[in-house]
Amino acid sequence: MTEIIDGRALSHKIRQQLKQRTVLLRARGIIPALAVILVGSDNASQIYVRNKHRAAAEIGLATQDFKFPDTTTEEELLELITKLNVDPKVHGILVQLPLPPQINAAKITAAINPIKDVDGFHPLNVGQLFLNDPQSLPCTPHGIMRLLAEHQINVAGKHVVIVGRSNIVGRPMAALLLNADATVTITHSKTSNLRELTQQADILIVAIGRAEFIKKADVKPGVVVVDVGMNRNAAGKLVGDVDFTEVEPIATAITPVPGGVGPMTIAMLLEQTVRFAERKIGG
Ligand SMILES: Nc1nc(=O)c2c([nH]1)NC[C@@H]1CN(c3ccc(C(=O)N[C@@H](CCC(=O)O)C(=O)O)cc3)C=[N+]21
Ligand SMILES: [Mg+2]
Repeated sequence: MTEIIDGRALSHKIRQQLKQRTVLLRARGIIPALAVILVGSDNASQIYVRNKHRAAAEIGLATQDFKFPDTTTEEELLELITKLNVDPKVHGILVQLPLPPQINAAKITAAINPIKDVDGFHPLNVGQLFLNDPQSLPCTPHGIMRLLAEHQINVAGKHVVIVGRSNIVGRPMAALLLNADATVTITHSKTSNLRELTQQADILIVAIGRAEFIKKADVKPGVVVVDVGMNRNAAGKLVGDVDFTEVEPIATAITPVPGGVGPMTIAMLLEQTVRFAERKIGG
């Protein structure tokens, strides 16, 4: 029997714990707060914004929304970030990606105060993660590590193959796994012998953004599969980067879409914001 890795259940459990931590914070006069900057109207970003606001409200975490049109300039965003960086009421800042083409995303990310960088995307935080001294963890890879741990899937010594090399998932995922003693292969859209490599995976993590891209023939029986994809198929249904129907029967464990990685990204975002807010209590 294949184990279905339930991200909704673990996310729920984590959010219950977070609720208690926000109560303690509020008793000390601290309202944990997350500022969210959204530019334009990216689809995945809309889902993310909607779901995280609901989850934040439930646990007693305040959110401040800053919505900008597609035509916004870099200067306008930098001006807001500069203010939020020094606002003592704001513990976390998140700029939704992707940003429109006229805006230099790297410049915006680097402008965020690293101690408020809840995404862990600031170059300082990226560097510290790669040096195995993480201060802020990227939410999606962190959520995946927690899912694996919850299901007693030990990564040490295992061959983990990642499909995708984005700054948001693939690269930080590799660093986290390496820090946990996994053997890591990063593959991507230009990898020539992709199937040969995915077939070698003990654990396969897919974040390539192509609907149902990974098929039965791409994996070895007994594999553990983590699907980070969020795509709409022709019928308008939300599907992952893995063909679940084909791959599930031969896997040991697999994350569904929806209900797998997505809810964990949100749980980790909330947890990190709460941790940042707690940090302000006398060090
Ligand atoms: N700075 C930044 N950080 C991000 O982490 C980031 C981002 N920008 N931009 C957009 C993507 C996308 N993303 C999602 C997270 C959770 C769900 C999610 O809640 N998914 C649920 C629900 C799906 C549904 O409601 O239909 C699930 O998979 O079960 C979706 C999408 C974070 N991203
Ligand atoms: Mg999911």
